[in-house]
Order: sequence, then structure tokens, then C-alpha cells
Amino acid sequence: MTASLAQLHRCSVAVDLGEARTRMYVKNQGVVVNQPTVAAVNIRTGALIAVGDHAEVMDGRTPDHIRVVRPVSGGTVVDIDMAQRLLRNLVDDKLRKAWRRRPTMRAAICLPYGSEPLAQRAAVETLNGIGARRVEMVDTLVAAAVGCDLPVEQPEATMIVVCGAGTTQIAVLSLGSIVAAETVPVGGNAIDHAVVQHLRLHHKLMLPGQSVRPLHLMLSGDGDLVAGPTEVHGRDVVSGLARSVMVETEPVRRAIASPLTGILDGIGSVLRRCPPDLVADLGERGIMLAGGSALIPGLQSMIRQATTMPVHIAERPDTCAVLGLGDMIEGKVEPLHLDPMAT
Ligand SMILES: Nc1ncnc2c1ncn2[C@@H]1O[C@H](COP(=O)(O)OP(=O)(O)OP(=O)(O)O)[C@@H](O)[C@H]1O
Repeated sequence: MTASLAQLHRCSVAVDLGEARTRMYVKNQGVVVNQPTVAAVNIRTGALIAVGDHAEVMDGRTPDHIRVVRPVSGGTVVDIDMAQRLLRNLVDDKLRKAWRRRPTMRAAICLPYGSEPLAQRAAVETLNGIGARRVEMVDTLVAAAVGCDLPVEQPEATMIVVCGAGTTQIAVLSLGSIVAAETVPVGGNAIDHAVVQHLRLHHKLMLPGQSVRPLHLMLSGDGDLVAGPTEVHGRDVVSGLARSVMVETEPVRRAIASPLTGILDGIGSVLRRCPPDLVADLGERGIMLAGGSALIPGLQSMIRQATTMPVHIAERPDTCAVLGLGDMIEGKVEPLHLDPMAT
């Protein structure tokens, strides 16, 4: 799926349309959009009420006639019309008009590894809606590896694990291409679900979706450090009344460990399909974690223990895919020049 560097250099915008967040990089400007992929719609009139951050805070707090929708699921655009309206509203008016006037506006988009042709078509149509006449597609894994400054184009192995909201993509890359890869249906959403279930089961508390993030922050930090108990507010499962409980760090860490094992299985499966020379390279270089969920507490140490390889978290894990794609459209990525006469 990965387009050539020459084709990408002709693009003026790079897009990462994720299940949780949408990021957009404009040539010579940098990242201009980094907002939740969420829209709030009035279902009586069809009018768009809010997009991005404003729509996300409405989630779970709307009257019957307002619905909060997420047009991307599992890395695939499931509602093209809504995704187009969302993008149009996230982009600055001036920029949008400039794109519409240009008859040759090209855009690049990163898509999950192994995307079906229908998913690719949906992504292309979505970008056509913001004025793109031609759309180039790049594997998210390649874009993220470039964004993490990994030497993807060199004849040596690099391993990247992109933990998103709905899925985790794992790949070993060499010479600018994917050698072995796998997508597992475990991401930040599955972890949030495990936390919500834990509180429901052990504290009889229903946690609003928006309160999961503070719990993540409480658990973040060094995997060996045990933070003190944290107060969490929710609704009592039996009485339905508002209640707060003190939640200990360790039991929550144990609750999220079980979905995380799916990621370990995926890493094992990719390594088993790799030639031994490349696996040997990885022993030194290690594994790079990217994607917003790379910050899930305990994930780094869990992978380190299971693989006995060094595991690094990207400097900016959440934006590295769009930054990598941005580097490609800016022409900052050099193809590997092989010199057959070199000694
Ligand atoms: N500090 C954090 N600790 C734990 N999880 C986090 C943190 N920050 C973000 N996340 C999680 O990261 C996920 C979003 O990551 P990202 O923005 O990479 O997803 P996406 O690209 O939209 O999703 P996908 O790749 O599945 O389409 C969310 O599930 C969010 O809960």
C-alpha cells in the first residue's frame, strides 16, 4: 500500500484518521489539527452541533435528540459523510478554501496494516470531501517508524508496536518495507473497558467514560512505583446514587494485565515469522512503542520482561504517525541509494 516517496512529496497535507483522534499535518506548517474523532449531531435536523474536543465532552451528557458519533472504528471510516463533515469543520476556513481552489490538491493518509480495499476506498472518499483530487496511502506502521526516527530504509531490522485506541499494530521493518506484521484487536478502548469492569465488579461502581483518563494518569509513571489510592466518582450499581470510592493502584494494574497479553501474543507471532538475522538485530536495537496507548502503565515493562529485549517509548508516541507522514511529504526522508561499485 505504501506510496513512493516521489508521490508523497507532491502531497500538501498528511492525515491520520484514527478511531480516537484525528491529526492533520500541512506542508510547511506542521500539525494543524489534533482533535478527537468525534462529532455531536442533532438527529432531528441533521445539523452538526460540535466536533472534536467540544463534542467529546458532550459524550454521555446529551439529551435524546443529540447524539455523539464516532465516524471511525477499528481504523476504518464507517460513516464517510460524517467523517467528511468532521474534517471540514476541524480545518481552518482559509486553508479549506485554498485547497478547494487548487485543481491538483493531493493528500496522504496513513491506514492500518492490511486494510481491506473497501476501507481504503472509504478513506480516499473522505479526503475527496475536503478537496483532495488524489490520495496516496501509506501503512501507519511505516509512517510511525519514520516519525520515531527509526532507520526504516536501512537493511537492518526495526520493530515497531503502534498501540491505538481500537487496535495494536506490530511490525518488523527492513529496507523501507514490512517484513512481518500483525494487527491485534486490543488497544486503549479494551484497557478502559477492563478498568470499568474492575470497578463495577469489585467496587459496585459504574464509572463514566470520561473518568477513566484520571485513573490512567494515576497508574502512569514507573511500572515499579506503586502510587497511593485515588478517589474515583461514579454511580452506585445498586442504588443508582452518586458515590465515590478509593481505588488502589495494584488491583487496577492486575485488571488491565489480561487484555495486554493479547499484545504480547502478537509480538511473539511477528518475531516467529521473521528471519533469524533480523531477530538478532532486534536484540540490540529493541522494540519501539508508539500510539497513544503506548503510555498505558506497565505495558513497557511487560513487553520487556516477555521478550527480554530493550523497549523504548517514542518521544511523542501519539503523533508520531502523522509526523512521519509529514516528514515524507516534506521530502525529509531519503530513499536508500545502493552503489553497486562500492567496495
Ligand atoms: N497517558 C495515557 N495513558 C494511557 N492511555 C492513553 C494515554 N493517552 C492516550 N491514551 C489512549 O490512547 C488511545 C488513543 O491513541 P491514538 O491517538 O494513537 O489512537 P488512534 O490513532 O485514534 O486509534 P487507532 O490507531 O486505533 O485508530 C486512547 O484509547 C487513549 O485512552
